[in-house]
Amino acid sequence: MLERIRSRTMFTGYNKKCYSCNFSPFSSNLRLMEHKTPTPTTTTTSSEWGSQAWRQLSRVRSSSPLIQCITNYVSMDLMANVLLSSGASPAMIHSLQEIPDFTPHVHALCINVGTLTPDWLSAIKAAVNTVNEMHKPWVLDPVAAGSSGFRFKACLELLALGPTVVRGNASEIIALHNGALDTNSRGADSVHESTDAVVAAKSLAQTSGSIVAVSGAVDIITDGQRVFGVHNGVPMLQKITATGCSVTALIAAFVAIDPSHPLEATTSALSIFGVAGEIGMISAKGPGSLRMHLIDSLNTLDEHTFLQLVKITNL
Ligand SMILES: Nc1ncnc2c1ncn2[C@@H]1O[C@H](COP(=O)(O)OP(=O)(O)O)[C@@H](O)[C@H]1O
Ligand SMILES: Cc1ncsc1CCOP(=O)(O)O
Ligand SMILES: [Mg+2]
Repeated sequence: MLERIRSRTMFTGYNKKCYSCNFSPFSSNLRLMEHKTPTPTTTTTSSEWGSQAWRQLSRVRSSSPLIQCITNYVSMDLMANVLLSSGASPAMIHSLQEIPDFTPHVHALCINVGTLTPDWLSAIKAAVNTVNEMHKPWVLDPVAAGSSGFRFKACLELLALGPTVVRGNASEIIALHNGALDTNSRGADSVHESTDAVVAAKSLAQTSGSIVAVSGAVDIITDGQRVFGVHNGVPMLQKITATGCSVTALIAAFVAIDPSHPLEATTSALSIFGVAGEIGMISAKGPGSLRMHLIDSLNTLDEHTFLQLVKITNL
């Protein structure tokens, strides 16, 4: 199985120098917009990207970043389990009253509008303002962004607050880019392929200053200039609710341990999740058991297996 899906590809654009810097995971002088700094172009192999992703997962496992998740009712369980099995500490704390005490201590914030209400939006904005003031990273999942005016306006307001990373499916990213409600919306599910959203993702990254990731058969990650593709995962991940929400939380954990390199951290998180899905699929009989095996795979994933399966390209 591993032999069948193993591959190696070449690509350009990764700034090797940045990654070799002596970064302290939880230093206080994090700069949210640091990915905008021009970087020299070097040639890097997919295996170097794989090694980078593995090092970042190892740092998540060893430093166990605290990730506050203000997410929807559907995803809380899977999201917390994905974070735990990856080595991070999840905290599903969303009350406005708790934010002044708790949010200053987190290493990253994961914001998800899946079951948004006006009360939750107030709490989300308070939490975002807190981490922004402290220059800590935060990640936005614009679930079903184009499905209603309230949700769409909220997503635009949150985008304006400068998320480090926005991760959505293709329909969500296209709706945000178009600046209009999606009349064909199927709620949380995408009606587009991720590759349909490359132009939208690049443009959204340029206008927002955020890293933009579009999940799908190929995960697309861009800072508005460089575009990378993660060719891992299995189609059945779409049949488990909250896998998208959960990979967004995993991105938050990776950005927490490497906030100066959100493009690389996002690519790494998506590749780790995708590979865990592929390994989980070997034992799964359907979506229910894939959910269980996905969590197990994240927990037990080893370097050798990961490096055999990871596939990241320059798009
Ligand atoms: N056709 C596919 N093949 C492989 N992996 C996929 C496919 N579709 C989605 N995934 C993976 O499933 C996870 C959730 O993505 P997606 O279903 O696009 O998000 P959402 O649930 O927000 O719509 C991601 O890790 C993505 O890479
Ligand atoms: C089905 C659903 N409805 C509101 S939030 C939610 C979960 C969406 O999760 P994901 O975007 O990861 O599929
Ligand atoms: Mg989603």
